[in-house]
Amino acid sequence: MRLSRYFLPILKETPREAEIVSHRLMLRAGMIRQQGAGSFSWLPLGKRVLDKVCQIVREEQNRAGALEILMPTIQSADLWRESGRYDDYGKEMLRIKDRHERDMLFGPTNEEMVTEIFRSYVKSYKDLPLNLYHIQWKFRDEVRPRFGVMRSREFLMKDAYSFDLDYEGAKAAYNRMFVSYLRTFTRMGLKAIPMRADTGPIGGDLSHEFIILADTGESQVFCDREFLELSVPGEDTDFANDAEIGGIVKQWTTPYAATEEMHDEAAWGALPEAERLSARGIEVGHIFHFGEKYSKPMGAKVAGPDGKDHFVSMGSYGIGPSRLIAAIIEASHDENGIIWPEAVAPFDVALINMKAGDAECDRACDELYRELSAAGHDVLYDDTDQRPGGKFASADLIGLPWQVIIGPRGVAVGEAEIKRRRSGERFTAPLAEVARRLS
Ligand SMILES: Nc1ncnc2c1ncn2[C@@H]1O[C@H](COS(=O)(=O)NC(=O)[C@@H](N)CS)[C@@H](O)[C@H]1O
Repeated sequence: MRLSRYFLPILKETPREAEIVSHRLMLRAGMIRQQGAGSFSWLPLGKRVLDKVCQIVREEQNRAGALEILMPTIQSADLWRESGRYDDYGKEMLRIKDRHERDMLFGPTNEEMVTEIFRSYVKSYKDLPLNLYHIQWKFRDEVRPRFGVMRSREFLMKDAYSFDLDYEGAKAAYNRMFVSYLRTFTRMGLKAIPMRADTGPIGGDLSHEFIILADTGESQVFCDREFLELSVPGEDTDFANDAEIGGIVKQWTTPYAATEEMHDEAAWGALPEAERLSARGIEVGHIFHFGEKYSKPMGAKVAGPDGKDHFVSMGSYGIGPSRLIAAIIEASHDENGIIWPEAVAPFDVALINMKAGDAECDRACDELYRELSAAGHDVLYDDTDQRPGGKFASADLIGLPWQVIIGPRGVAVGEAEIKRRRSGERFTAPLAEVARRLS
């Protein structure tokens, strides 16, 4: 992509309304634009990151056996009256009336709707287990939206819903999602720690939050340092093997870890001082088992092996892709800007022409652009007539993993300068070798 033809509204100064670094950097890097309280437009650079984050979430949900669907954002209140949540949900729910005066709402979550889909088609335990998920916008009228997309009112969520004959099946489904989450966050360069959590308006009796440790996190968390050493399940994890998956969950739920609401001072006190880690954290995922909480009032049941009807045992599993982008920046930035983990970077390479308009520099850049693209790199080519200092500052701000810098002196000897954004390491390479050196 040529920057001269892109739309990257970089801000020179720091927006004063931004309280935390991720909000500041997302605004300055031209990733988002606030449209109202807790409501944002995703501009081209931000949208590319959001799509990459969603693709990783999707791949790991699919690997765990979940099936992707897409449900509407606007829901009928009638469904929520069946579960009894229409009145309980409170002021966070955005309630709407259509032209026929029917009560509607902008969905904050989809347990009722997905249960309606399930009960309409599935009648036998032979069709279980089933896990349906979607990645869809939600609205929660937060009393105090803040920190940019970290706590917004309209936000993107991957929400998955599992259906099983009984608790044993539902726990196996819960474990598959648990392990899927460990993989998902790791692929984004994040260290997420699963913590026993409160179940809140979603309900149920078993729940874990996945927390990224970050100084600006809204949650106070407590955990055993052992988590920092645990290895994350690999691509060869067999999600069909309940025992293997259960073993991984046991390994990741044995050391102490709890959010403030669930903190147990006695258990914490029993830990050796050196093992205790108390920190602020950002909740990027939250999973719940809630059995028959929705299936019973909504009549979602299957015929069991005994020929009798059984209300299905359910769970729901959420990840916040839009919040995740802020969490990644909180966990990966420096004083010059964002440092994207390669898996979610909007582009791989910032190709910087220090002297746009100079025939030799232009020719070298055009050739490199073609070679790097042909080698599979996504290149953002700064072909603008901005002065070099401004180009370097912008490249550091938007945080692409690599910078390839072309200037008159280097071109004269057939060389480019390469900078690795994360480490700041710089080295020169012959133009013909650049594509190979970016690894
Ligand atoms: N106001 C918000 N802004 C941005 N992300 C949010 C917001 N509220 C929740 N999230 C994200 O959405 C995830 C799931 O939200 S939740 O309430 O915990 N869980 C549910 O809604 C369940 N239905 C899971 S399917 C959270 O872990 C968080 O990453």
